[in-house]
Amino acid sequence: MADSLRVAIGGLGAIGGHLARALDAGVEGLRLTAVAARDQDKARQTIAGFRNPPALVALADLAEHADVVVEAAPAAVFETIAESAIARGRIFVPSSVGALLPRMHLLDRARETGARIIVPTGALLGLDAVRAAAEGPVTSVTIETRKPPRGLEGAPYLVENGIEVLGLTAPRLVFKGNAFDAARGFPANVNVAAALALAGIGPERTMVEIWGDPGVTRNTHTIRVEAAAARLTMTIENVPSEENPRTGKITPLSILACLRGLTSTLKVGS
Ligand SMILES: NC(=O)C1=CN([C@@H]2O[C@H](COP(=O)(O)OP(=O)(O)OC[C@H]3O[C@@H](n4cnc5c(N)ncnc54)[C@H](OP(=O)(O)O)[C@@H]3O)[C@@H](O)[C@H]2O)C=CC1
Ligand SMILES: O=C([O-])CC(=O)C(=O)O
Repeated sequence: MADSLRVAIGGLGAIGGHLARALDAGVEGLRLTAVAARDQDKARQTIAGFRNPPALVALADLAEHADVVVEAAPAAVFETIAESAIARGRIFVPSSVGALLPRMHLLDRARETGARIIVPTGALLGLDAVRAAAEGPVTSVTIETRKPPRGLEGAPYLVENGIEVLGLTAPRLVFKGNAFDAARGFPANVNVAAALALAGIGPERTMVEIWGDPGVTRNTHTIRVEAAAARLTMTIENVPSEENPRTGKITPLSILACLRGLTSTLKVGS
């Protein structure tokens, strides 16, 4: 275990909580060394049952304790976690990928410090194929997101535009625009669109549709890519997590798979 990668997690909710438990249960080459959360008592209770309880620290101090810092907190505190991880030259793994789009200066800072920013596939699929296609000419990239109305409730764009989704009886297109504006208007909902944009042709050219759909029980994302080398159409239907219906259960699993890829001898997928 001595030369395993030390992992710190900011946030112990649907993503961070699951990931912390999985790491504590034992993952070769990785060990959980620190966590941060808002409710200290709740966090203490959570980690008290761990085999190897990590340190409970402030968000800005996570990077002192780890080689890899996973951000799994609301977008509002993204910067605190990201800046300290990057300043210390760590591997930074963001969940709130939408919050990275307006902060691309962090990449310049990472180049200075030697930090790496590794965006996990998260609640999406197929970013390996999108990245491959984007090595050649790409005509268009779109993503259509359908969520049960309660998974969209409270999004800033809906509030600002007086759009009520909870009473919907039929699917309604609540947003159409580029990934940059989608991430700003739906910071807790379209991290997948931000990740797609970064994998492919950027947030201005990646087009997003968001539907409130009372007919779906899963957070459903369909990607369409038209490229010189290939045409891609892919759909993922995510089971919402109990802790946070906006977040698909696959998300912490994707981050765990991403972390394993940092140390594993065999790595599958680009
Ligand atoms: N990339 C992707 O594909 C996906 C990304 N996401 C994004 O990932 C992020 C996390 O999602 P999720 O786990 O569902 O969120 P949750 O709301 O379930 O958990 C958030 C966690 O952050 C903690 N937190 C909140 N404020 C602070 C603070 N000021 N200081 C320290 N900790 C804080 C909370 O602490 P406490 O428990 O004490 O309140 C909680 O543990 C979100 O931004 C979400 O949009 C979600 C799904 C997919
Ligand atoms: O589908 C999910 O699980 C979450 C989601 O849309 C996102 O965060 O982008």
